[in-house]
Amino acid sequence: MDTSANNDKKHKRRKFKTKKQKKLERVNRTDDRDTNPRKNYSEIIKKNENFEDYYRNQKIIESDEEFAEFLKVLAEPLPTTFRISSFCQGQAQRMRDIIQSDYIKDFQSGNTELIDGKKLDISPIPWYPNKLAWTINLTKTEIRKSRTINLLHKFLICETETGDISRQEAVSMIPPLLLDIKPGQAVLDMCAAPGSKTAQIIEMLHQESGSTFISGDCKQNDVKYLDGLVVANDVDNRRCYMLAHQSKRLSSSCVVITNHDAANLPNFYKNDPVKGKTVLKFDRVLADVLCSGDGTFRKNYDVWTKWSAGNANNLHNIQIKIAKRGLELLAKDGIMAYSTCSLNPVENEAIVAALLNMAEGDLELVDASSFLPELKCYPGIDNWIVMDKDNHIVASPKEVPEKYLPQIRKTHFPPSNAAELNLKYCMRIMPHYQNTGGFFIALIRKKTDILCWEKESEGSSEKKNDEQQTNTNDDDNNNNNNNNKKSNLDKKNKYTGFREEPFYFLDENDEDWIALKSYFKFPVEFTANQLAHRCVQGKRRNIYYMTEKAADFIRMNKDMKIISGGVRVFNRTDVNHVCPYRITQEGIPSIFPYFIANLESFLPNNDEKSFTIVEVELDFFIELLKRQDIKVEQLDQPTQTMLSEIPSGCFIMYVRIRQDWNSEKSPKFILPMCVWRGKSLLRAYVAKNDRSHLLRLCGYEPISAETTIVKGENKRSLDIDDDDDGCDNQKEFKNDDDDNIGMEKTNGNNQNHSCVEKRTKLDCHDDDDDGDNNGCNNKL
Ligand SMILES: C[S@@+](CC[C@H](N)C(=O)[O-])C[C@H]1O[C@@H](n2cnc3c(N)ncnc32)[C@H](O)[C@@H]1O
Repeated sequence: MDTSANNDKKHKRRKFKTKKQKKLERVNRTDDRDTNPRKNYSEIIKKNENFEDYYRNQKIIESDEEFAEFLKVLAEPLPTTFRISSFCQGQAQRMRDIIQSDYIKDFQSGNTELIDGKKLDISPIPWYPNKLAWTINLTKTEIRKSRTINLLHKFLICETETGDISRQEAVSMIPPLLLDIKPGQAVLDMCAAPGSKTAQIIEMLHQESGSTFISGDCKQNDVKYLDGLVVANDVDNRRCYMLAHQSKRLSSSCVVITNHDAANLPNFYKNDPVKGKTVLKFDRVLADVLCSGDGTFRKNYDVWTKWSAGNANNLHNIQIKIAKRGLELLAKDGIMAYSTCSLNPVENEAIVAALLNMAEGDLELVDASSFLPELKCYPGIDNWIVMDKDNHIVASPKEVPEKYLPQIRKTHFPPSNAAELNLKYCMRIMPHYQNTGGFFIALIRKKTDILCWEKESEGSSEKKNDEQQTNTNDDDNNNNNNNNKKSNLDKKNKYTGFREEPFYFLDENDEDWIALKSYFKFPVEFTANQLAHRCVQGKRRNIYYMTEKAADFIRMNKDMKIISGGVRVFNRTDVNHVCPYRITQEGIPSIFPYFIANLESFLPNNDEKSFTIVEVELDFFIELLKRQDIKVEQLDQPTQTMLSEIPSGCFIMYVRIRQDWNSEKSPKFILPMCVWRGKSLLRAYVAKNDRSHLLRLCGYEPISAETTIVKGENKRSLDIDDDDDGCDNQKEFKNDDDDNIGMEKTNGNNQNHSCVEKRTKLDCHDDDDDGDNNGCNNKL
């Protein structure tokens, strides 16, 4: 072998070894942190002289007493907060009532036990609308340990898994609320993982179509079909799968998850009915950027030791780039929220001021102070000081020490016109105000179609068709790398951690579509081009549904790295049946509005082998949920007769539930479930936690159903859903779902049977096999 080839090989081996070593080191570091995350908690000294010095100098808090209070609260652990999902207002109201009446009534009425010397306090977050977000004055660990709120804990875990509760830090709930997202809008979430704000955005887009479930008596014209789009993006491929988990939990057809560097997002396209292919601009953009995270001291205790003024200085440039690109992708009159979980003006007001000045009047700050009247916050500041990594004040751009020149730029400093920029409209959430983390938000409105800097670099937006995968922490000048280098990078990055199959859309002639259309009797509004699969060869297992906007986005932006999109609505059945697919429970919220105006045409009819929808008595609905499987022969005669008219295969069974359980006159909402009718068996095709959720809404408390949940996999999901600022505490995530990620897997119908305990209101027959009236089927 020639020596140069030998050297080459050696070199490669050496390179590989170094990489391997580096990886090992990284894994060891991560392992240490992950397996022992709390080992040093009590030892951590929650004090950092540089931090104190830095913020004293900023004079954001003027009085010494208040500053002392600020430091005191920062050193206290963060309360636990959660949010009730508001897809369907009826369900949200029921959930809130269940929490109040079944889980916290005792604590609220003064029977509060002391936990580790603390008086238990569970209360609604005052500024969150409709009491749909709550705070518990205990940490996650205290909640886990506490026997007093054991039931509430299990409830939270179960409902988090079903997507009906989201554990989310209070301050993190603010940006989507201020963005005031309306159904039908297109929203870009630039740095979205792990996705707590994305979840809120999704819920806001769903609100109208969710209301369809409320009356259940609507006419065709009243039906609100869901449209709207959330592009949830993150640069970190692994964290994109956290996002995928989040969106699967929420069963939403309007989400597309992309894996790109937000600072260099390419232009997106849409198919305009008149103009054809046009650039897609978003109605709302959320730039919840990476940051130094000193607002998270109360939960990320390692930030105390790692804090340095240099961290924020280093992030300033990438934060500007991401926000700038976000504004370019925003539509005229659209609003972008720029937010960080940092209190540092260099990452906050300095960024906003730089953007406003760059835009030369094309942007304006929105005064959102009245949007959430109960929310207490500081106004943004228009004067701040810059310090270098060694905590030395740098008085002006001219005085930046040479070694910090690449790090500290002119935009780090307050501009001379700072007082004219209305920076007071920015919102600083201070931890000691309402017992939260620290946070910063600015709402920026775009007044023109194209921003002045885009006009200057003529055609620059068009040039961004191809993503520029440059090192985003680099100096601006580095963006002008030579083309060869860039195209190599493009190729390399294109495949790093990205192995997803593209989506293939159905069309009118597709044989699966023909079968689906004839079996499910879809109205004209339901079209083939919103259905897609990801199967290159062989039989498709899953078919996904997307809103028009989401489907259009995927079709028109084929070069994007798309991790997942839409919701799985049909799953291939292995039985020989007139329609090869069954509807999925998670698909029902998307599909049901297409049936709702015409429910009577789906009534059981033995002559027609087509899809059936039946309203049933609450008792029967509950019984099936409790047992999951019921032998038809065990049912009473009228029910058997009704079932005999339903063809074998899947159908939807639904009940109408009062929003207010205690009021006969309360409006009702529809609660549908997917059921399989076999020859002799009836089966609820609903996963375990979803069954618990449905039972709760029906007035049953499935207590023992959750006793096993803290063990095993489901515990993981609670951790994932917990708010994560993404600053330094990335969590391990293994995607084992059969969602629309990657090559399709067979659908493991993972429905472990569980016992349910009858707790309230309903009179139910004891006709299950074990005869003990607890709905526990020992056979499974
Ligand atoms: C503060 S976290 C976002 C939290 C998220 N918005 C939420 O509410 O769950 C910041 C995220 O930005 C991502 N990120 C960092 N640099 C990025 C970049 N250049 N482009 C896109 N995402 C980036 C990180 O991976 C991290 O997930």
